[in-house]
Amino acid sequence: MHEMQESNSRCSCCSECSDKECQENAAGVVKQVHARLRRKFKEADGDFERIWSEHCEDEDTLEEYANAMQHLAEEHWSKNPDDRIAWCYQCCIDYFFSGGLKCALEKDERTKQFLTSGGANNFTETQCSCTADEYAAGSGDNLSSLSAATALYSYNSFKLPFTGKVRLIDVGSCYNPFLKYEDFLSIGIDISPAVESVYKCDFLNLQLHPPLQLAEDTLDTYLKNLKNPVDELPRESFHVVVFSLLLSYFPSPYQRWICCQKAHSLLQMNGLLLIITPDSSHQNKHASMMKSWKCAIESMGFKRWRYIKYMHMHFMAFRKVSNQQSILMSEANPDMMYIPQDFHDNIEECVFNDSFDNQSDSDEQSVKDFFTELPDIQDPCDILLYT
Ligand SMILES: C[S@@+](CC[C@H](N)C(=O)[O-])C[C@H]1O[C@@H](n2cnc3c(N)ncnc32)[C@H](O)[C@@H]1O
Repeated sequence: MHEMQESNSRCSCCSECSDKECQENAAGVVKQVHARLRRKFKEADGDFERIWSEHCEDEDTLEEYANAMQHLAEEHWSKNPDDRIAWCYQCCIDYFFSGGLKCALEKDERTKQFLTSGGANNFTETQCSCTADEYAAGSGDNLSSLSAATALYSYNSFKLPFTGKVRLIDVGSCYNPFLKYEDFLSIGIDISPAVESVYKCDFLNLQLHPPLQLAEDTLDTYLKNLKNPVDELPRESFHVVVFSLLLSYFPSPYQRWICCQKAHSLLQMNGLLLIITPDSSHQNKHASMMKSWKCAIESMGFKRWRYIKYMHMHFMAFRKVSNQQSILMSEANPDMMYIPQDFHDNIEECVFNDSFDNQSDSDEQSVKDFFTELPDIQDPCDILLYT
């Protein structure tokens, strides 16, 4: 795919192709692949497996898609206001290293006490009294005393305070954007990797094995030595699973549902599932869709920890809170993982059109605000809810 010249107005591959045209071409490739796959599913008359395996075998199309997606992300979205990779990174730091998980566990404990002690009368808001600043910084008297208390806890195989690297699997990684973070042991998988460091793997058909009974560093070594392609992985091996722009790639709600269930199996208890999904409309327009996803995903044994809608995307973090499906499961079903494109053929995927390099000063300010502003919350353990 085209490399950009310094002027940023022309691609280096040809003198006729402008920056804008180059982006439009790449976006066109991506949107066409999505649209074609959706159309084939609609015409498939139920034979979804055949359509999916034909799609995975179409190497030329997948390679073209991988190059286009990498190009869009690395060249045209470099000042992306909804910087999904930075958001995921910050989420993990807040959760594992700056008190997020600890606060969530304290909150669970208070809820349990509240439920067993039989009433709202005994429950006050004073128990989690760290401020938002202390929470974000991982400091403050309240947090250090909480830290001492939680240092004794062991949750499955990871303990607080968290040490070592965060084991993260990026599903649909394409160009391995998390590799640059030293805090992570990052495994990227994709049906069509754009770079060598990403393993070839179809997550929908990934086989799951019983969990390995290994020490943390031995598990790290095991994951660092995976063989390419990856066809199988042990359950409960990861602290974080990332689905960045993955779920909307799939033409059916059932595939999105299966992916979330697999993520649940791969995560250790208290691990995080991070989901970023595109939506350029006003934040309330698809609020009911996001509610539906929340309900479906929580039914699998997750609890939503953080949520924000920004200009082009929804960002969600779910914490694995149970090995079992919740009682809600009886009411949840795969259709709840719907997206607007499931019902309407002509919906524009605007996120692939917009040039984030040409944003105005006020857009740039919103980008900064996105990473620096916390909502005015009393309890910093609460999820960020902007809708
Ligand atoms: C829209 S791209 C997103 C790329 C990257 N995660 C990002 O945020 O820029 C979706 C990616 O998911 C990959 N993908 C789709 N289905 C997959 C599957 N079943 N298993 C693994 N990767 C898959 C595609 O090949 C593609 O690279």
